[in-house]
Amino acid sequence: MSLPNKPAYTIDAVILAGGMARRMGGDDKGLVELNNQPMISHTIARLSPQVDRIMINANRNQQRYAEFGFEVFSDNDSGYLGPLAGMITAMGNTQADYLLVVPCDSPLLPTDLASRMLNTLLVADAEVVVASDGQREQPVVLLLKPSLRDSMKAFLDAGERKIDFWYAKHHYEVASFADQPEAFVNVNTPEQKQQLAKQIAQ
Ligand SMILES: Nc1nc2c(ncn2[C@@H]2O[C@H](COP(=O)(O)OP(=O)(O)OP(=O)(O)O)[C@@H](O)[C@H]2O)c(=O)[nH]1
Ligand SMILES: [Mg+2]
Repeated sequence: MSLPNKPAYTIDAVILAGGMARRMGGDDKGLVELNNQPMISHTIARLSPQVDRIMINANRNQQRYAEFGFEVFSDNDSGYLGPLAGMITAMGNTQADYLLVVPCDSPLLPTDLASRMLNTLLVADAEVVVASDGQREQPVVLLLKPSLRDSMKAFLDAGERKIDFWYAKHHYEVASFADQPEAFVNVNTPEQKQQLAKQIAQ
């Protein structure tokens, strides 16, 4: 009797949509429309074939976010402490082997993001993998072990906020996506949104 072809590891993803989006004039960035679709739905479309479960982390408009059909939760600490606050809450909300973290404002993420990040992690037996576009690390595009939650909590409790300082404390590896740097285009301002909308429409 052959066993079902189950993947060896489970991966949940969290889409961080919990920021204040000041450069977007305070509009809720995940819900801002890019080519007639909320920005987060582009990210969802990229991620859904890649992971076991998607979670949305939002500190405003939770009911609107729930309409996408995934679990929505806000930061445990609602003081807008930055992306780590969303990550730590997601780490406590997953039973998966690995957690993939992405921002809500990168609508063109790689279609092989999860598999390449996991491969990098397994080959190096790392605890954290950060994506790179070939030039720079993308500090909110991470694959990590949920068991690192205690370490992240200690870091936050010590008043630290910078993600790259946190993952530098662990065995981390960089997964290079130098072959598709445009996949990490990040929409922070109305001008960047307009520019990308034009590009997509071409
Ligand atoms: N959960 C959570 N996510 C955050 C927080 N601050 C930023 N993020 C998320 O982290 C990612 C990267 O942050 P930025 O692109 O700087 O977003 P932002 O802070 O909303 O935007 P600005 O105010 O313009 O800097 C985005 O997906 C944000 O939603 C926070 O306090 N809590
Ligand atoms: Mg951003």
